Amino acid sequence: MTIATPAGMDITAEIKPAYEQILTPEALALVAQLSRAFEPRRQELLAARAERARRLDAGERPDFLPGTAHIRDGEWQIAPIPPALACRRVEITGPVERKMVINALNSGADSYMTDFEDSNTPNWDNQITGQINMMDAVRRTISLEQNGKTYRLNDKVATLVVRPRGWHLDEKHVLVDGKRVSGGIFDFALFMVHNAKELLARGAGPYFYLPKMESHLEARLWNDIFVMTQEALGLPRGTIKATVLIETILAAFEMDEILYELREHSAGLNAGRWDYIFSCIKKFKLDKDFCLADRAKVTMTAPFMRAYALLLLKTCHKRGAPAIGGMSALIPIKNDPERNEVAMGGVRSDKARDATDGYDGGWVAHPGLVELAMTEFVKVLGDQPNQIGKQRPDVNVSAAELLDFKPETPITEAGLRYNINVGVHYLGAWLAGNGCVPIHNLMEDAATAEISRSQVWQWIRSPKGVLEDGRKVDAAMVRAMIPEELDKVKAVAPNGDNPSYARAAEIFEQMSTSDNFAEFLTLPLYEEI
Ligand SMILES: CC(=O)SCCNC(=O)CCNC(=O)[C@H](O)C(C)(C)COP(=O)(O)OP(=O)(O)OC[C@H]1O[C@@H](n2cnc3c(N)ncnc32)[C@H](O)[C@@H]1OP(=O)(O)O
Ligand SMILES: O=CC(=O)O
Ligand SMILES: [Mg+2]
Repeated sequence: MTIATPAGMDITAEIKPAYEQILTPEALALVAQLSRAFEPRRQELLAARAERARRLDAGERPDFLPGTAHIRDGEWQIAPIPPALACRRVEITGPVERKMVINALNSGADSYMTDFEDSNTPNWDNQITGQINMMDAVRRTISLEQNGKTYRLNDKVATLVVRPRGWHLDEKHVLVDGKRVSGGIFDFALFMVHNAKELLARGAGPYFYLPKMESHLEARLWNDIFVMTQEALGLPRGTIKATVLIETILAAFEMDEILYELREHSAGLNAGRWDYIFSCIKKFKLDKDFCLADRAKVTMTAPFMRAYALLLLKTCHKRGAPAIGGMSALIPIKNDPERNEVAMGGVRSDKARDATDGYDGGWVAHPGLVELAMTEFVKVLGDQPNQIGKQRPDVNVSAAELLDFKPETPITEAGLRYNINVGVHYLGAWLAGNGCVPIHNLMEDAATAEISRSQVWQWIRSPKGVLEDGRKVDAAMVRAMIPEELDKVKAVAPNGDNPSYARAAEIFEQMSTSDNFAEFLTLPLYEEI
């Protein structure tokens, strides 16, 4: 079907009848307004990222910014947190798929981050049906009949928080004045028009998670978008609240500045550990001295990860802002109680460490983890909704500590094969429309898969990319392993005969052996869907 679009806007994808409720004149007008106002700045900021990357490739090292020392040294706090966001001990996350939205809202978690980003393939149908799911969830009319089961919302549900796409992603099906719009602006604007007032009437508000930013100027762009949107919709300034994921190494040097830019709209920071590790690899991929060990060895207790986690916590609480912990990739293991108990122990200790450090809450990947994560936070918080009052003057993190990238060993054949296997499996699932999958009993999404594919790229090129048996990782070795790992993937993936896995193997080979490092794996993949 066709719909009326604002002057200068074209939609190139199929508009199914149900999509009309989302692609309304008011919603599309806001997309067009925000795109015209802010697309040039998004492009400038992306160009600034590329320029910074060139300098890092040439050997520059990041440091805290001299020009913003007054912000780091100043005494200021973010605006008060609304009651609906005061208690976030456990936040469940997941793609915007209808059944999962209902299950997550009912999971017993305090809040729920619904995800248009890392755990979602951003094909047109997922984006628009995701928005339909949001509209129905906010109005509490969402329901589903599947496999003989009826899904509907409980009386008490988690507070909804939405993660739009990052600045790097376009929405290629919507053009304004002939140019693709930003995926993030598209997701945000549609959600705001359809749900902001409804959420406020129900005692919450429009709450967001902002992914993958690299600087406070990128946060300023979001803040300006919030201000314009609130004006356009007649909402008081400061209505929107957003938690920023600190998930790039460069943002770790600008945490105060990011909170400051968003201070009217801030709901704190989150330690997005998986993209953070990926960002470290990406930004220092050409540094001959930098090479991380097998992915499984790079944990939250690695020195650079510990420094980042503690700095985030200290920074947030100093500014009256919530500090939310990231996600352990461990998920429940079915039909193997012993291994399941080990996995649950891993989640427990992850949450216990965050709670004891002073974090106000943390993410879980699966409803089966809510209760045990809650237990760990309640052990520390008691009946307090958060521990924002807990200051950490004992924490003093230097630039050198943020850049202390260890462990470097071991790098093993098993670790290399694991990365190839996960990369091919995840890319194949993503191309088939599923952006979050269990692989080897771990949650895998775009961020975790990025670590796998960027390690393979780097191990081929780094002089330190040597297996513990002495063999240098090279392109021929990786090329030989890819078909072997593809066979294994096809044997275990539920839709293993889908041609997307063979295509994924081709793309994985191209990405890991080509001299060019793809900025994000989702960029070439997006052109295929
Ligand atoms: C790095 C980052 O960005 S982290 C944030 C992004 N990642 C995520 O959000 C992870 C989301 N998690 C998931 O997608 C899934 O849990 C997976 C893919 C990891 C595992 O999926 P599965 O193996 O299919 O889970 P499993 O079979 O155990 O699911 C059991 C039930 O729980 C539901 N479920 C599982 N995870 C979730 C979730 N995160 N939210 C809501 N419901 C969920 C399933 O829908 C299923 O429901 P049903 O019994 O009504 O059919
Ligand atoms: O988005 C979260 C992450 O760890 O990446
Ligand atoms: Mg991420």
